[in-house]
Amino acid sequence: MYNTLLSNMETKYSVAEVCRDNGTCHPLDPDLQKIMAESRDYDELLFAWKGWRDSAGKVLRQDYKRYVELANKAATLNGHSDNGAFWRSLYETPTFEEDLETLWKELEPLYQNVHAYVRRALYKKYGSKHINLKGPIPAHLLGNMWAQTWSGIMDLAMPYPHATQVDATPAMVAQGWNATRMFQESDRFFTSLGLLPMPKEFWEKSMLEKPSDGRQVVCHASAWDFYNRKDFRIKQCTVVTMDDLITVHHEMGHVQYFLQYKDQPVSFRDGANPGFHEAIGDVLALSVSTPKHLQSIGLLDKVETNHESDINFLMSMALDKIAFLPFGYLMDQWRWKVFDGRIPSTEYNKEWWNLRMKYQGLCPPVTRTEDDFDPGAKFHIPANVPYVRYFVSFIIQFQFHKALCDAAKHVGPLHTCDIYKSKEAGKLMGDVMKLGFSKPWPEAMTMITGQPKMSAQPLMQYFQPLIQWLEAENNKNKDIRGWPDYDWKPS
Ligand SMILES: C=C(C[SeH])C(=O)N1CCC[C@H]1C(=O)O
Ligand SMILES: [Zn+2]
Repeated sequence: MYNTLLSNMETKYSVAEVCRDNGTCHPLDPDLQKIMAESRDYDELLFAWKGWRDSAGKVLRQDYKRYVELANKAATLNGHSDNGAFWRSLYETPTFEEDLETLWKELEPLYQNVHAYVRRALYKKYGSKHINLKGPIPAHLLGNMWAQTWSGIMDLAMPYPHATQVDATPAMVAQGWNATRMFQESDRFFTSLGLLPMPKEFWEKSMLEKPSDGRQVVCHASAWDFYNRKDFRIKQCTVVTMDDLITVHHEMGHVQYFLQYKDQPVSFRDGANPGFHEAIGDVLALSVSTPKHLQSIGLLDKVETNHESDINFLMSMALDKIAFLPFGYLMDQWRWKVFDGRIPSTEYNKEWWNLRMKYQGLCPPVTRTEDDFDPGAKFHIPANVPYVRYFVSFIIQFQFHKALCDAAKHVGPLHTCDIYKSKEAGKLMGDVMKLGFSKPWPEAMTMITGQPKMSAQPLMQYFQPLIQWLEAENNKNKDIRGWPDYDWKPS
């Protein structure tokens, strides 16, 4: 019953598509994702945004309500008060929720500065009809179907258009990169650190591109450990973009972890905590994303080391890493409240948008009701994949990056560090990954960073030049931080 319900929800999500009046239908990958990232037409974006929620979210509401009941029943039979309590128990941290709130409070001012700056950029593009400089931002204008990362609108938010560009996509396309090349590039980076190469079974059995034979697949990227110490795979509908090159490293980080702990007993073949598993690939991607590294692999030609180029680069990183934080935090706040009954099914959508407003400063571009089920339009909800792991990952990956850059004897600002070829950095990572789930994660954290706690300090250090620039820029524009006109509605 439970598994049938889960597979039905994931299937409904994966076959959903949005059709135009002329009969053309668009799946999420690659069509709607491309529209959300590249279209600058308010109504075209609204077509994709609303269409996706009508076809993928709405239809899941009843299934989800039933799933919650079953998941809670299973959790209570296992001695937990509800499924959210079970999910949180994986972190083995009594103060977990307080620690997360403390981290968010530390980072909220930085997010509000990015939000204010991007709101000003969107105001310039879409005008006062669609953007209120004291209000929330309509959720379909941020370059992503869920407004969870905003690098899709970097062209609108570029601080210095005449300084170094940071998008490697044009070069990847011009040079004829394909999915395999992207994964080989990532494998090269891992082995340059002395970490393990992908085994031949990986290359033979992974699905690195969306099948063209009409097979309906779950396109959301995923990494698979078959727990036989031989078979490890990735399934990804890879497209040739910089964004997907980052996702390639993210997924390869999962497989590297699988390989490193494969000799542990099966119950220890997992990350030190779920956030660790999500962070490994992203740590390497922080080095790969540097203009210096992209130039070294031929994906950027002109690279200048000056203040304006630095700010351009840090803005592109902030549009992913800072923009993501409130989304990474709110996803399971909604689910924890659904599981413990604070959000009844009659308020699923109202409470979803209350959280989207509170944390992200977003509003829906069109009226939402309880006929809608917008949380269901995000993969991890129908797929039953917990999400606070990504919030944890986006914090600890900067702690790991700082520690590995120290091990690699990096000199200079943290955001310019590239650990490529550092065997010392690789050994530090490999030793922690070999532990798997065999030691409490604070011990693993101490092995890497010399102290046992999650900390926002390395992230703040990485973005320090941008924090100063944003303060000055928002003050110059007399832009307020936050969205006091929270009941404003876009026309
Ligand atoms: C790439 C994966 C598979 Se583990 C993913 O779901 N991520 C990676 C970052 C956040 C989250 C998302 O896409 O919502
Ligand atoms: Zn992942």
